[in-house]
Amino acid sequence: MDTLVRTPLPHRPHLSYSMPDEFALKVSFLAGVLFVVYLFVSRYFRGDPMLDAIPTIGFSDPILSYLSAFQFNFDGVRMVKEGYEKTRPGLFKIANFRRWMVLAAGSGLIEDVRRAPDDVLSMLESLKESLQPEYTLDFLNPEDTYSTDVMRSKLTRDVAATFKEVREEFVMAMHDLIPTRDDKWVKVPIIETLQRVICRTSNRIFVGVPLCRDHDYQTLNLTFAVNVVRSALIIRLFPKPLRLIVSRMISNLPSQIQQEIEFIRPMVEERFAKIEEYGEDWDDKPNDMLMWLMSEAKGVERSVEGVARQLLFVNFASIHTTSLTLTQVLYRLLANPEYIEPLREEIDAVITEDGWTKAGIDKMHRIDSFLRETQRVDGLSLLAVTRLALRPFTFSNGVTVPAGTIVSIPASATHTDERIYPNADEFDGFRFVRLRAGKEGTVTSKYQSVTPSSEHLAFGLGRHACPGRFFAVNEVKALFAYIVATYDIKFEEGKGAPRALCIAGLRFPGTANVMFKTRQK
Ligand code: HEM
Repeated sequence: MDTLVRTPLPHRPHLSYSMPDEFALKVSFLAGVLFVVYLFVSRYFRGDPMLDAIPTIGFSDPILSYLSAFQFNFDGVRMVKEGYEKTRPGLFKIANFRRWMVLAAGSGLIEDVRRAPDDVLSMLESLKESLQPEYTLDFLNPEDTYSTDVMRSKLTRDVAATFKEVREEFVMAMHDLIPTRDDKWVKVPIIETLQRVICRTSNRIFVGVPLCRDHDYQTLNLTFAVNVVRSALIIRLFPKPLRLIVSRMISNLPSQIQQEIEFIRPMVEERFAKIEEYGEDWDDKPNDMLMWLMSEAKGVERSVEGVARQLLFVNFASIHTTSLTLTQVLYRLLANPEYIEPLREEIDAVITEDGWTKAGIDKMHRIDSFLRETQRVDGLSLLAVTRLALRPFTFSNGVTVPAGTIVSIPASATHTDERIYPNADEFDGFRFVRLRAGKEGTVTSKYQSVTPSSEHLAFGLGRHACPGRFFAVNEVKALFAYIVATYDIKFEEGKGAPRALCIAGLRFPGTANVMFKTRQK
């Protein structure tokens, strides 16, 4: 008989993670009505002739363009593809509810976006608009981006040094959550399970043992990320002066931040005491994200409260992105089981020679290619390198967009361009193995999963390209290889890969149960 594995519910009664849904819905409905009226009036009187020359997908009319903004939320893949095919190399625009988005198709224009300085095309300002961090993440010093610097430096530098812990943790997490034995299939709700595995494994490097294994701590970090996105969606419907009060009414984010503070307080206080006593170095000094953040924190950030917020942000940026990517990779494998044997061949050969090491994972070119190909066809975002123009910006084709425009790159359409990827609509798991082999002796890093390019934008591009990608790619590849080497896996009888859900420019894998059994050699 199949056993259904459920991830246990949080067991600490004093921790509450639910959103005030009904109230939030009412408030957001009212806000929505007011906001739509405001937008209709303001956009009607504020056309921008600079943008008129850029072709529109959907309606150009200021009022009707709201229909297109609405349509983009569920028909984004097709709209982006249409614009791309009609204009490449060129620019096209799609309305969103606040602004026009101008999308740059073709490598020359993508290069313009990549090279634009932050004070002209700003990532921070576009993130501020979408995530409303002053009300959701509530950083003590919003100007200080030291956690991103830590990801770029220490987290990346130590991927090899921390590999042993990463592997130890995911082996234990998989064993705990997927208890296969006696040649029986175990049914696993895959998204929830991989979220737990990734949260626990990543936090082994973020905060160490035992906190990474604490179910409530994991739940807090998993739900915080979802709450930030949901709250930001509501908060941004309101005019600025009302946002603080609205954010306090609709979200439990402040109490979640407080819970994170309490989770890490004992560790942080103990470590600060050690710094006081021994300076920056002592025997057994922990080598984890928490320690790195504490070492870099300055001013108000150098406190339990400051570090806790940064830790929540690190989890926010890393856990869902990584676990959803791994889910997509598994779905692609299950939908194309002919890849299982060639992948096992590679994994078994590498492990025999190098064991489970970072150097071994680096030699798994088929695994790497499979991941990069999955990100090409299933990338989590339809757009990449989304920026807000703070000043008028002129592309190399002479077209200028005004301040206040969103500028972005149509990633999903670029990834399915036949001129770049022959048979682009087909999943070809070893596409990048061949490209790497074909270019032996030249720069082959171009086709590796960690390398962003104007043709592969899953991690963005340029100076803001994902700083966690070296960590994430290593983690996904190692876990994927481990799953393929350790288990037989399949979808439930009679079921195939679930349809992905594309909403508001994002792509989420559908939910499914996956069957696991210890590999029969
Ligand atoms: C497979 C997993 C991941 C994917 C697909 C992903 C994707 C991305 C993308 C597309 C961007 C935007 C880049 C841009 O706009 O130019 C980004 C930025 C970022 N990512 Fe990731 N990411 C992943 C994992 C991680 C992890 C594990 C961390 C942290 C440990 C992380 C931390 C960040 C941060 C902090 C930024 C903002 C960078 C900045 O402000 O300059 N990400 N990521």
